Amino acid sequence: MNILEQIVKRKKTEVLQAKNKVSVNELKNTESFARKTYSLKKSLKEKSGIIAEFKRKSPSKGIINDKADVLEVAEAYQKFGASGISILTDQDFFGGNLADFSKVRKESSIPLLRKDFMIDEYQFYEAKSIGADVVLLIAASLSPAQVQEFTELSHELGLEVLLEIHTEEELQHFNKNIDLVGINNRNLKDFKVDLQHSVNLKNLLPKETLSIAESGIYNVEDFKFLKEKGFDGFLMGEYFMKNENPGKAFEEFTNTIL
Ligand SMILES: O=P(O)(O)OC[C@@H](O)[C@@H](O)c1c[nH]c2ccccc12
Repeated sequence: MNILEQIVKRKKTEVLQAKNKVSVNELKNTESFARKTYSLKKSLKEKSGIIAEFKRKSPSKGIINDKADVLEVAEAYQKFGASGISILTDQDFFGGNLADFSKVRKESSIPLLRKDFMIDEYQFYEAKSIGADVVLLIAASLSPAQVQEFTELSHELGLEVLLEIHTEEELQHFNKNIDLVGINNRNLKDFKVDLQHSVNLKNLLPKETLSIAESGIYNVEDFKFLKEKGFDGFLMGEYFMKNENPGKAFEEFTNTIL
């Protein structure tokens, strides 16, 4: 089993447990469920284009930062011009949790991406209830029909959809209702990063599609290269999180790209 398959397997158990604890009706009664969401599509154009991520650990890197405070980091990301914040909610593999997300929601007024492995309708209601604006759909772990279904449900809930692809075959998961396409520079099966591969894949998308370069952006050159190639957004985590003060690292990075 590759890592993605292991994560999805574990996720199925987790979702079952969550359903037994909190019903969809209860999720619908939360305060955040009624809020009007922010648009990441809009915010990408108005700000730096960077979606800055909060991530404590990952299967490819192990522990990245287990000390940073999620609220402090999120505040700095917003203050210094992030278009959005991505917050991992997967616990076992990425060290995140739902409470992190809800806390940040209360203090932020920019789009928040719930970063998790979405495999069940329930998780979309959950995402709305913790205050998400955008959800991630990973093509490698879903069928095109599921992507379509989950996109419709997300839109009913007022959530935007970021579809993550990595291979040419996964373009089949794309449909015109999808809000944003993320191209993962990192292969989730062997963790290799290849920016040129992403550029090639991006060029196969319809021109008007908003595209986000994800992962492995480790310096200003990488960023500038991808921007020049026409990406509309840049999802960056480790580069900031590996510092003791990720918010400061973000501030410094934005100063160098302006
Ligand atoms: O930390 P990086 O290399 O900057 O990458 C951020 C983000 O793209 C990465 O965390 C990610 C991309 N796709 C995912 C899917 C699930 C979990 C995590 C991810």
